[in-house]
Amino acid sequence: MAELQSVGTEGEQKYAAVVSAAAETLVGLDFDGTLSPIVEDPSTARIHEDAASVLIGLASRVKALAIVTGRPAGQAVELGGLDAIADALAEMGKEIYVFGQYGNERWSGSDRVVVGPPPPEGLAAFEAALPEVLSAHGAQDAYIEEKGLAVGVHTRRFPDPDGLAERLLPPLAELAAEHGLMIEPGKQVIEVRAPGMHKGRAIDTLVSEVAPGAILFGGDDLGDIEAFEAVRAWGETTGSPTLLVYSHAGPDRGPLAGLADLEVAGPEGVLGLLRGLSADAAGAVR
Ligand SMILES: O=P(O)(O)OC[C@H]1O[C@H](O[C@H]2O[C@H](CO)[C@@H](O)[C@H](O)[C@H]2O)[C@H](O)[C@@H](O)[C@@H]1O
Repeated sequence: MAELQSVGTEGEQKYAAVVSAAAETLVGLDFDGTLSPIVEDPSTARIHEDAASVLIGLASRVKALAIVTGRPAGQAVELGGLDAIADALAEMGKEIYVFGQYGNERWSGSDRVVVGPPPPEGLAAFEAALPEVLSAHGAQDAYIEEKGLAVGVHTRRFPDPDGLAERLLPPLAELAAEHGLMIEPGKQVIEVRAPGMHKGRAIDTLVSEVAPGAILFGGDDLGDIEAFEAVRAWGETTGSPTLLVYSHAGPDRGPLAGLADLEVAGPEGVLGLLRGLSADAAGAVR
C-alpha cells in the first residue's frame, strides 16, 4: 500500500476498497488548494507541475476523472492545462470532465466547449452597489474577481484577511439577498453567485453520467462540503466504496476536518496519494 498520511483504520480500509474497485472509480478533485497550490493572486494560480503526469497515469487505472471547482470552467481548463491532459486521456478512451462555477458550467474532454447559463439576474446591480458596501467596511481596495456568473471579493492581501472576511460576510450576504443572490465563503474570499447549484449536484450529475462503482473525491474548502456529503450519501445508498480526501495545509483544523476519511498535505500530498493509488491499483490487477 502507498504511504498515506493521517489515516485511521477506517481510512485505510476505505482506501483499500477503492483500490480494489479502481477500474470502476470516478476520481473527482477540487482545483484551488487541491490540485493548484494557494497563491496570493488568483490569476497566477497554476496546477501543480506534477499534476499532468499523475492524472494521466491515474486515468489508465480508473473509470473517469472530474475537476469540480468554483473557478469558471474555461479558466480551470486553461490554468490546469486540461486540454493536453484530455488529449492523452482520449488516446486511452478515458474521459475528463470539468464542472465549473460550483456546477453551473461544464466542459469535457469529448466536447471541449463550456456550457453554462447566462449571468444571474441581479449580478450587475449587486456589482454596482458593491463599492459602497466595501468602502463602509474599509475594504474598498479588496481584489474583485469577475467570474461571469459570479463575483469574488478577495481579502488575502489585507493585514487581517480572515478577520476582514468575517466582518464582510453579513453586509455582503444582505446585499446578495437583496439581488436574489447567495454568498459562498471560501479561503479569504467571499463569492457571490446564483443560488440553486453546488458541488453536490455536480457529483449527482457525474454519478448519473459515469455510473461509477466507487468514488474518490478530494477537496480543501467550505465549497467542497456538499460534494463530500453527496459522495457519502451515494456510498451509503449503494454500498459502494467511497474515499473523501482532505487537502489540508496550515495549523488550523480547517472546514473539512471530521468529514474526510483521510488528510494529505496540500496539492503535493494529493498527488502523492493519487500516484500511490495508481501503483496500488496496478499491483491489484497483476
Ligand atoms: O473550488 P476551488 O477549485 O477550490 O475554487 C474556489 C475558489 O478558488 C480561488 O480562490 C482561492 O485560490 C486563490 C488562488 O490560490 C487564492 O488567492 C484565494 O485566496 C482562494 O480563495 C478562485 O479565485 C475562486 O474563483 C474559486 O472559486
